[in-house]
Amino acid sequence: MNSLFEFIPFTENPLYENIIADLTKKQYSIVDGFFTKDEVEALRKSLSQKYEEDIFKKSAIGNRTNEVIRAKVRGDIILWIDEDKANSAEVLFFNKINDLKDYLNRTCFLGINQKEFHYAIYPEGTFYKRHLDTFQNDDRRKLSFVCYLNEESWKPENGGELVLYLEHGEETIYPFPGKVVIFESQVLEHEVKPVNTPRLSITGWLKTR
Ligand SMILES: O=C(O)CCC(=O)C(=O)O
Ligand SMILES: [Fe+2]
Repeated sequence: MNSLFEFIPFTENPLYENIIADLTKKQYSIVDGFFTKDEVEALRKSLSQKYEEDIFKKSAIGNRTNEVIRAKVRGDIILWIDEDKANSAEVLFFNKINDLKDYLNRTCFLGINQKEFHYAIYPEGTFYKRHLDTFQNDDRRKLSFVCYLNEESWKPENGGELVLYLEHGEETIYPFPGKVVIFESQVLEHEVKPVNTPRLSITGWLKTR
């Protein structure tokens, strides 16, 4: 019997191929301008609206951790995004994510069949200490995905760099708008350095069941 794949037209996507090559070689990939200026602006507006509605929550670092311990580890506030109730900006966001996910599944057989994404705001003075994204008892997380929604005027001095701890050295990444960072959740420890200006993003995970 023929494989089902043979009947689905397949066009190679150079951007996705680059991401795959990066992930294979160094377990992470950085894409400037993964989201356009307009997309970032729409998503930032959506984030601000929800922030005004006061529905963001303090992030967690596991079950039963107390507030003092939590604040020493991470200070961001988050809001999970429900794809079924996505607004127009979020629909565009998920279209791109799903396209990438389908491509990865077709070319790398990653078996990603779940995902979860949340908005994150790092208020002034907050950070996220060095960690592995699977520490929250979630070994189904395969790829971490961070997308920055900061203003166009974002400057390196604002802080909030993402530092990836690699086998040999570190990679420091500035959270410029539209940039996306993808890395292997089970392998790469990372940290968000203290911010001195509110820092906006969407973070998520592509998961296996
Ligand atoms: O915002 C970032 O650059 C990384 C966030 C992060 O590490 C996380 O939410 O687990
Ligand atoms: Fe993380």
